[in-house]
Amino acid sequence: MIEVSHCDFIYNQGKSQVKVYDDFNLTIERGESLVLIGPSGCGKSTLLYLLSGLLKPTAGNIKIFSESVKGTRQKTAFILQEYGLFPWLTVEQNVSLGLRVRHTVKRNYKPLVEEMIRKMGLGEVKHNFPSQLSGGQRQRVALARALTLQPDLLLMDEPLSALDALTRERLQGLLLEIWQEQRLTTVLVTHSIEEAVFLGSRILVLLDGRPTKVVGEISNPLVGKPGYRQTEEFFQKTSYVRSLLERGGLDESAR
Ligand SMILES: Nc1ncnc2c1ncn2[C@@H]1O[C@H](COP(=O)(O)OP(=O)(O)OP(=O)(O)O)[C@@H](O)[C@H]1O
Repeated sequence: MIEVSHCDFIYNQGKSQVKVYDDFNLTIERGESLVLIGPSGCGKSTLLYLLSGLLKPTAGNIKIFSESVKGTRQKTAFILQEYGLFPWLTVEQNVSLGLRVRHTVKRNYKPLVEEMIRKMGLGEVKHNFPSQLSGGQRQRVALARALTLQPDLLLMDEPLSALDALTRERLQGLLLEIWQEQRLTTVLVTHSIEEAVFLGSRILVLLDGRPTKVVGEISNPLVGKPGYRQTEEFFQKTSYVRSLLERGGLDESAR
């Protein structure tokens, strides 16, 4: 289980301060696919950074599978908004980078890299550089690199936002497959309501209240079922998330 307990988080901006979280609490079960959705600036990325250990809560505590987060951890993979690929490395080198950086892997890591490249359908472009790839291919490289590290927690910040609709749907399918196959715990940030309902076993709707507020928590047990996108349940969940986001935009007196 992942536990965010009584967390405050403040960004210091010169003399002013931005309090993003105040006494924030959240638990995520192992194997859950949690999606965070909410208006721009409401604190979604900040929460991912806190979970990754790249940012430290100003107060409170975060535990990942019973261990307090003291910094980055090996089993947490984080896919950033801009893919985080190195432009001077080929696809193959980018995918194997994490393994090479972590000296923990003494054995030959090439077969694992090869397998991941094949799984992500990148075989034909493995000697290309990121600038020679489409957005969808870049995203698959970022995923392949994250997954070669065999994480138990995968954090993703709007991983599919730059893609065209069909590529995006294909990669949503791929993410779902990975999540189901590996029973990974994932936390994904998106601005797309459909994507949230398609990928989240639970959806957290956040609102920029300074500090951030949770305005809805929706469990979505049918996620991953074949044909889910075409069901009445899917339609109802997307409508509900939309209504929460819309209501969030009104002030209290208008509710
Ligand atoms: N380094 C920083 N210094 C000061 N304030 C920051 C910093 N990073 C983010 N903020 C502020 O903290 C708040 C939360 O930002 P965050 O990036 O977590 O929001 P978000 O929900 O992920 O937004 P988006 O959907 O646009 O990516 C925003 O008001 C933002 O302006």
